[in-house]
Amino acid sequence: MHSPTTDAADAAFDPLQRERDHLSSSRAALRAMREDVESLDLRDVAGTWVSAKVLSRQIEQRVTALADLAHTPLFFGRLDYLHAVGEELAEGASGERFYIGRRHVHDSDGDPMVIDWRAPVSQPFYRASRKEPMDVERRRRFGYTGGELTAYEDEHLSDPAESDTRSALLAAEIERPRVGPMRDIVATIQPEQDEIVRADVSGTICVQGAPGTGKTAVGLHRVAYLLYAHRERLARTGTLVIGPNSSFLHYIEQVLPALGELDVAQATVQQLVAHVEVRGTDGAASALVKGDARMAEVLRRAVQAGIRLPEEPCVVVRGARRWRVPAHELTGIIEELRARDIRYGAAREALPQRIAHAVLVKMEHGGEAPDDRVQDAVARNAAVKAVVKECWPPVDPVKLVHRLLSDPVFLAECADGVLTADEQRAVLWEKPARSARTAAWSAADAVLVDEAADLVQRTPSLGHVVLDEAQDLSPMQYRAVGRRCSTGSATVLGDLAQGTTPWATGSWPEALQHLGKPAAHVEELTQGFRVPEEVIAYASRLLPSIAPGLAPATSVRDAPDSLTVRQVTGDPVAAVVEACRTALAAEGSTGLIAADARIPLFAAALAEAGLPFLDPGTETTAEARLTLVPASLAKGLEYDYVVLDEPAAVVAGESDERTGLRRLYVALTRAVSGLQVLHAEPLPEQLADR
Ligand SMILES: Nc1ncnc2c1ncn2[C@@H]1O[C@H](COP(=O)(O)OP(=O)(O)OP(=O)(O)O)[C@@H](O)[C@H]1O
Repeated sequence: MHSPTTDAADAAFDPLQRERDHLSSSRAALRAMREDVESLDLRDVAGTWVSAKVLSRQIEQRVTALADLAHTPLFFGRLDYLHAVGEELAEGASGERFYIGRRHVHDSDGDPMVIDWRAPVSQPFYRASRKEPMDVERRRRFGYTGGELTAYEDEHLSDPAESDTRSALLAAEIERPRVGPMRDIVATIQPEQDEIVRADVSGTICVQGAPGTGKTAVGLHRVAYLLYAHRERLARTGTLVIGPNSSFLHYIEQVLPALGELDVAQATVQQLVAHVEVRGTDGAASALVKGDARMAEVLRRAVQAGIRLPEEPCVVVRGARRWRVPAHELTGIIEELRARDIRYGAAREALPQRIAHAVLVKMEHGGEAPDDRVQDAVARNAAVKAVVKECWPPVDPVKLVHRLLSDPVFLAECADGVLTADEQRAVLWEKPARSARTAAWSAADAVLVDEAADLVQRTPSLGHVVLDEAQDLSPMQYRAVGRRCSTGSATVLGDLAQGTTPWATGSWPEALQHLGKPAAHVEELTQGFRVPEEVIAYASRLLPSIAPGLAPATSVRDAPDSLTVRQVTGDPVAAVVEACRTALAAEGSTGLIAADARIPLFAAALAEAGLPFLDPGTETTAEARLTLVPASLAKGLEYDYVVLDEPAAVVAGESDERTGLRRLYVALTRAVSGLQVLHAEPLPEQLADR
């Protein structure tokens, strides 16, 4: 790696100085681009009040996107090609040397100074190798300290004499203390990650990856890439990132804006299906049945249960004449609609037109010549409306599910041959509420309402959905997510070993089937960027018990002494508080992870010890670096140092041992630099001797 030279006389020939000069001129060019946008006079271009509003919002966004963030370097790499790059690949830049950064910057002549990392010409920065240099002569990575360009590192990919070395800059990036929200990894995306990031938008990809292999990071960069490559289409159809809870969403919410993407929605599955207010909880047995894909069939039958076949004819009076559609003909129309693969609501809208059409045919036979307006009028006729009301009644999804979960006879009718008697009992509410409004809806119930709502009216599909921590979803939740990308694509991210719900998925092909994307590719990431080697090896001892088919992750870092496991003989709470104090002596964030039931104990002890702490939903800052994390909320998060209290209590906090060990696996894999495990009770046998 090269460091700055201090010899002023050499400055002109100093390559580092030349790079710094390019940085300053790129910054100036970016400033000019921003000033250009800011100085746009809307009065010249905006016709109406509305278009002025839309335009000014777009301008505001553009100005935000063009901000020069002090601590995010404008470019982080450079590619020197052996030959000039063709225009198509270079996207307007036809040269041999390109600076790669977060966004495109051009000078006053429109010549590019920095190329967006997502442009085709940037791709070799992530993919080129000695084996396949992709016409790259030199790849240069830049190192920054506090916004200053201070170092660079070169690889001459076409030089057979040079051998592979590990990138010191990548190592430094990974070691950088974790304070604040999650950061982007745009400067150091690895080849196997880049393949996922840039995979084609039309297909769904599923990524199985051990803790810290970059699944979340890859998913977020993939959205940013897709928005670049298919901006128009995705801006119209929309993109969404789904995470497990709001602490997690809060942790990741800055990554996309830092990459210049401000328009990506983020939500939990629960927020997606918020048709009812969730006030109740389910026991595991009941949640398991409610989350089972068979419930879709039960709901389909429930929605259709109100359909009646007419016993009377429909008689339409027009002027002096009466037109009669006999009951058997009405039955034929209704049965044909029921057999068709259309939504209940769409069929209900079609029914009056179908009856009217039957009337029209009779009119024609009777010598009249009715036109479309007559058909519409007949469809609105009271007699036709009465048939529709009687035979195809409106369905309110909330009321329907309320009835299904309250009325054993109705449930039995809809679940006959689908759910056993025991399963039906598990689904029924113990104390049914009188109305849908006062019911103690659970999270699983809300998903049932969503399914029913979709049976009545099609849920609009987005262009692309990223589903993180997917292993925890029930089949019914997969269906809820699947209908939100039914005509789009998805990126499904997860780790079977971290599944901690009673319905956690056992296999990706099965999950993808429920999602409605059975043809999706399953990729595996095994190189870990978070957890040091010693720690991941320790945690991986649990794998044979929690996910026997999975290979342990490797780690890009071998940090000696990153793991301490200590049996406490005195006061365990005091020992944990002391361990936090020790961890806080080092730079970066510290997470104290404990079984949920022990959190109040530590909240009190930390307060008494004068150690301020945060909830997992709150961002760490240089002043507040300690977070008290209930084990149930640790998923997806990371801290420089982790103090893990009493593994046995973490395991015991779950309903069965395998889920408990999985929860423990999650807790053991949150540390970047050091993990201290403190226990008074015996450790689970897999971790017992070191
Ligand atoms: N190519 C990379 N360069 C630098 N840092 C990386 C890279 N890939 C991942 N990381 C970092 O590794 C850490 C773990 O990444 P991430 O949270 O995306 O992993 P994950 O697979 O989602 O983990 P988990 O299964 O625990 O949720 C993050 O700090 C992320 O920024």
